[in-house]
Amino acid sequence: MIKLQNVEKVYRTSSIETLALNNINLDVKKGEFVSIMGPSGCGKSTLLNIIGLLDAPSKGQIEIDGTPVERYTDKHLAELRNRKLGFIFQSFHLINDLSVVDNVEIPLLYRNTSAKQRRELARNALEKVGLSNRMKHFPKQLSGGQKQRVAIARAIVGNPEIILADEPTGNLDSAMGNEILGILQKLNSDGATIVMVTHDEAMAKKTDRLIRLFDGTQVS
Ligand SMILES: Nc1ncnc2c1ncn2[C@@H]1O[C@H](COP(=O)(O)OP(=O)(O)OP(=O)(O)O)[C@@H](O)[C@H]1O
Repeated sequence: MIKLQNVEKVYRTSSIETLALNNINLDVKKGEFVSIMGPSGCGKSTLLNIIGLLDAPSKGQIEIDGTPVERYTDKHLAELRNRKLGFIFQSFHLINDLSVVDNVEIPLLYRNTSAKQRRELARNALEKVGLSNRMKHFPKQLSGGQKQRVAIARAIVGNPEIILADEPTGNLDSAMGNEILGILQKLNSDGATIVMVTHDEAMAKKTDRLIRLFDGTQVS
């Protein structure tokens, strides 16, 4: 589904060069739940951003469904990101001035979806994460776990095939973290492919495959 071949990422500033990813080869198969672990600064977020087409590698190749991404136009890539990928971040990234349901509808604003359809899809997504009773609330009225559930609803509202989660439980206590993992596992058993960065070994062990990075290199 997503294949990385000999991927390298170098960050250059005027004074230093950082090799953030070194010769990464990875093939994420449809329906897999993959976790990425490793110490701070080892390149986990960089790898997730490259898998999610948010950042380009310095060297190497990425294929989506067998097609190298350089064959896509910028417009097509933006459409791929919007339709195929859903993102979840550690710090939720909700818009505080928008209600829960309006936050969840955001990815649909870039599509040709009527207001009525948007509301319907957002309600369905919020039902999947058990928050349909909080549609009119605002983010500041929610607990951390609830905010992350809103962020998950926003990630899945457009029915993406792949969910990319960057430490989705990093800001949550273990009970809430387990709840979020349970939601991700349910989405995975319903067909979503998931790649998750985590610092939590116990959570990583519950996924299909664990990739360990050290200093930008894949060590297992
Ligand atoms: N925009 C950037 N410019 C320069 N260097 C960067 C940039 N982004 C990341 N880096 C460097 O690349 C390396 C990998 O960073 P990355 O954020 O991918 O690590 P991480 O494993 O996700 O870390 P953490 O667990 O602390 O979030 C680090 O050494 C970091 O300092």
